[in-house]
Amino acid sequence: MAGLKYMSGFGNEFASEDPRCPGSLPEGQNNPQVCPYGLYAEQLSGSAFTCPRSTNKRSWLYRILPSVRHKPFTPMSCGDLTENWNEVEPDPNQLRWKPFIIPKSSEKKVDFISGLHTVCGAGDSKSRNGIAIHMYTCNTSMTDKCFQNADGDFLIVPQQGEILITTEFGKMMVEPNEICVIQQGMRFSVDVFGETRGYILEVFGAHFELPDLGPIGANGMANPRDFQTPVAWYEDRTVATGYTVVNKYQGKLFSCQQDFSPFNVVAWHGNYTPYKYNLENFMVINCVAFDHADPSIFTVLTAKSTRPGVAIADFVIFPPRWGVADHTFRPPYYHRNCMSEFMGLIKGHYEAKEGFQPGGASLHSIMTPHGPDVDCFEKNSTAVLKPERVAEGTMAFMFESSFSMAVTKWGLDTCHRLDKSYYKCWEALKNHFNPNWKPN
Ligand SMILES: O=C(O)Cc1cc(O)ccc1O
Ligand SMILES: [Fe+2]
Repeated sequence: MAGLKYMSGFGNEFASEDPRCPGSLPEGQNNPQVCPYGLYAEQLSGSAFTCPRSTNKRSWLYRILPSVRHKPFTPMSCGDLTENWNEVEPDPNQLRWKPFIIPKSSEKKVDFISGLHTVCGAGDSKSRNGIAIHMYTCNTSMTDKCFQNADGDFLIVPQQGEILITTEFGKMMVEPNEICVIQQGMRFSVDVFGETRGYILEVFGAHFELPDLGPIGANGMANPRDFQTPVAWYEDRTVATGYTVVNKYQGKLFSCQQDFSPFNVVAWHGNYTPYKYNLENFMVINCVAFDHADPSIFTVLTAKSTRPGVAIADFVIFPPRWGVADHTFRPPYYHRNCMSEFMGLIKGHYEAKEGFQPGGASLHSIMTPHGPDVDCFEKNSTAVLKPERVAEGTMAFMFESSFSMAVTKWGLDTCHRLDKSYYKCWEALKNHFNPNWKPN
């Protein structure tokens, strides 16, 4: 939607009033006896009250009616959304999925919620530690319906079709090659404009942060000013037929009815907000001499665990860049990792693999060997090493997690998108060993 405004910065103390109601944000206090314009004050806490200042997150919402005015929650169908990591036997194989199917709206109307499918995950929303990876495939906007995730934060990566997200904090338009984060508990509704697909990284029990920059210095990678937070927008809309609030709670969906739109926040302030980021703004740091640097240099956001340097999950991208390394095999190396690597492709072509398609995915589980396919290896072992554009027009990404993820029944079976011949891309790797080799 043209003309949407955003505020710049990551995790700032923001303040925003819908311009239709000047002075709606109380001055000098959070809880006036009577709020301006007869609004209700409601705090949304994103951290324990007692978290240190550096991690303390909360926002104050000034709204026409408080969220508590609703009928009781009752269970509803979860479709392919699950937090059951024991549906199928563990599978340590390299897994690759062809592009996930988007339902045709002429056949079935599917909105963002009914279009959620869990692919893999681990841990537990109850103990507040773990992750889930979902695909969303949908063709219809949510009407008189919003979603809140009590379990964790959603990092949403649109792959096809822009999504207009109306939140309690205002509206965000998020296009493919942008990402957004809707943090725990924030209510939102998704409008789509055709066949729509994307990836979701859900994290239980931690929020996303910008990675530390260490010796890189004060600037670079994802710069804080490029994160965008919506401005306050409200509607004072009675919905006599019922407005549905869907709540993901302990891995299951519940819904309740109320007779008004939840997007009734006239003003808000705080540092707990939804936000979006355009991946084009990522300032790429990479090798300018020799060797292949680890992909942690491409980390956009990290959800830290309590173990120093170990992420619950990192969001890592493989953006267009120059490859200039001398006397180096430039593509990704062969490896086995103590972390799980789930990859997706927003557009273009990933340098290390044929057959990895936009809208598809791969999972290389903990200690499962993987690396370039045979063509990539042969070509890059003999290539003349000139400076070269890498990944032009492409955006691959990785959700890298310290959790050992289980794949769901949908992911392994009922999505019918698993590429059973994936392992063959390495079968023709030749033995080049020459026991008589001499340095020249
Ligand atoms: O497996 C992958 O393709 C992701 C990846 C990329 C890279 O450049 C180095 C290591 C790595 O795991
Ligand atoms: Fe890898």
